[in-house]
Amino acid sequence: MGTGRDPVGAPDFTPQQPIVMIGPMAVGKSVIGAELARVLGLEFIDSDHKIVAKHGAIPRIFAGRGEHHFRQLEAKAIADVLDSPSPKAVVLSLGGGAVLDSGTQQLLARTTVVFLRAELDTVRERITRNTGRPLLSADPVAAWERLAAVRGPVYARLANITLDVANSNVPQLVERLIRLLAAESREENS
Ligand SMILES: Nc1ncnc2c1ncn2[C@@H]1O[C@H](COP(=O)(O)OP(=O)(O)O)[C@@H](O)[C@H]1O
Ligand SMILES: O=C(O)C1=C[C@@H](OP(=O)(O)O)[C@@H](O)[C@H](O)C1
Ligand SMILES: [Mg+2]
Repeated sequence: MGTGRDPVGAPDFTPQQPIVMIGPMAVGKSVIGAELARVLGLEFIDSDHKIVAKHGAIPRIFAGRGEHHFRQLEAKAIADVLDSPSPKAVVLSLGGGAVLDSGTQQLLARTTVVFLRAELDTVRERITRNTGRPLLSADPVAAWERLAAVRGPVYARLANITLDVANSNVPQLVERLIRLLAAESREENS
């Protein structure tokens, strides 16, 4: 068995390009991306973590400089990882709104894009506590539904792989995702 591939019976899969997690807030992009990277033995990068490390907490950025400024920091954090002739095979988790940037959309063309899809019921409990997401601060359920509906077609259009995250824990989702990634990479190479 190869090192770093611990789900029982998981296919031996070595990604050749970045794997990028997209989808609405609280579907699990950050935790599933981190676990996927750990299992595959890849570097994990989260665009929000990069922004926070350099510029401080997201609610403070929104309050002090506005959403537009946050989007500029976000596009830059993502370009730093992906804007290269042959970007490194890492796992990159984006914030839910990052895919609205046209430059980011173009950079995703050279990556494998994983859309984590969920209905409101799966995330309801996760978004109704205070989670530090400024766009969910007023009426989290209504705001989540509205943003998920508006952004849904963009996620679907950009996705190479769509994974429904309902009713499964993180290790189960990662195991399923590795099978999908391996199948996708076999198709690409055939
Ligand atoms: N499949 C899952 N089962 C249980 N809890 C989950 C699952 N996926 C994510 N979570 C939890 O939901 C919350 C949001 O996950 P997170 O990865 O931050 O989402 P995102 O990055 O998409 O906003 C976290 O507390 C995380 O531990
Ligand atoms: O959907 C959005 O616009 C946002 C999602 C957040 O990331 P997660 O999707 O990881 O929660 C974070 O980038 C910010 O609060 C804005
Ligand atoms: Mg996240």
